[in-house]
Amino acid sequence: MNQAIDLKALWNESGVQAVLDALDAELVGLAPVKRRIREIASLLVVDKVRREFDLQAGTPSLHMSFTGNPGTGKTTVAMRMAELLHRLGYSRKGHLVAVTRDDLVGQYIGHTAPKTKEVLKKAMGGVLFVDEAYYLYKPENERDYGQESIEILLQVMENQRDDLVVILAGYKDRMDTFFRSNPGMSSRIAHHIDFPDYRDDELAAIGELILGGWNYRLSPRAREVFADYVRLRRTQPHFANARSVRNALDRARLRQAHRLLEGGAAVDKAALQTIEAEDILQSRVMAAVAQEGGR
Ligand SMILES: Nc1ncnc2c1ncn2[C@@H]1O[C@H](COP(=O)(O)OP(=O)(O)OP(=O)(O)O)[C@@H](O)[C@H]1O
Repeated sequence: MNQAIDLKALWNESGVQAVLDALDAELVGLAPVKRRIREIASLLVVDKVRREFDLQAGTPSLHMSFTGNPGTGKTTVAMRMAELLHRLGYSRKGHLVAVTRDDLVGQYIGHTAPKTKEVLKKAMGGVLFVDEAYYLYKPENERDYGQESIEILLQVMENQRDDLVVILAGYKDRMDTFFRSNPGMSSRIAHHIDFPDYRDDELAAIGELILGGWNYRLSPRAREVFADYVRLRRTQPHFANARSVRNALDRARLRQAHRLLEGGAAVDKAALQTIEAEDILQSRVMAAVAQEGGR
């Protein structure tokens, strides 16, 4: 083949742009992550065209690591990645199988290989997402069965990379240690993508996005209170970025319902949609501050 190919047209036809647009609309911030995903998509589109020109380079290596704190969007991006690979013909099914150590490693001798293979069978043709992947490797225990699972994963990542993409996810520092101790794994990962913590304004915007998706909105005063909430929540234990925001709003929704019912008055559409400041102020996070302020 020798005629020129319109890459942009191909890009548009492939439906990749739709996935990237969805990623943009669904996720606030994460500009560097979105840029990397776009780059990977470009590579795959160009790779497809190169094949049409007989410029073989082997299937690009697509195994990835997603590092970042909890609730920074790793699972959500992995799902979009699976969809993207499917649209571009790099994944037969485009599904995502999310697992942790317990799904891969058995408790007794002889249980790990069948468990890991069962998971791999389910994930074939799609993406295997291993959350907190470093728990697979426990150097303090010489006979830990995790090692067996790692070896099977490594084999499949090498030999069946046309039919399975593996994404290893977890905290950055622990993942770095894991890769240092498992150079075989590290060398099979082509793309390392880091998910930064969200800033306060991003978390507030994430909150509004989540609420909008549920057909709720914050009253102007609630918006101010929610900004305070986000700032405080970050300093408290078990903070999990966007997940903490989602959970907080789930509870605000509960309090709003309770308030509306207790109020006893008839409710209109606006009242049903609106989260008021008091629905957030009653949170434990805010109560702790109120107490401190009173001391
Ligand atoms: N940038 C964002 N904009 C809007 N919503 C977000 C964003 N990041 C995460 N979320 C939402 O927060 C929740 C947690 O995100 P997700 O599960 O993708 O995070 P994670 O990094 O995989 O966390 P974990 O590793 O703890 O499972 C999801 O409901 C997701 O939709």
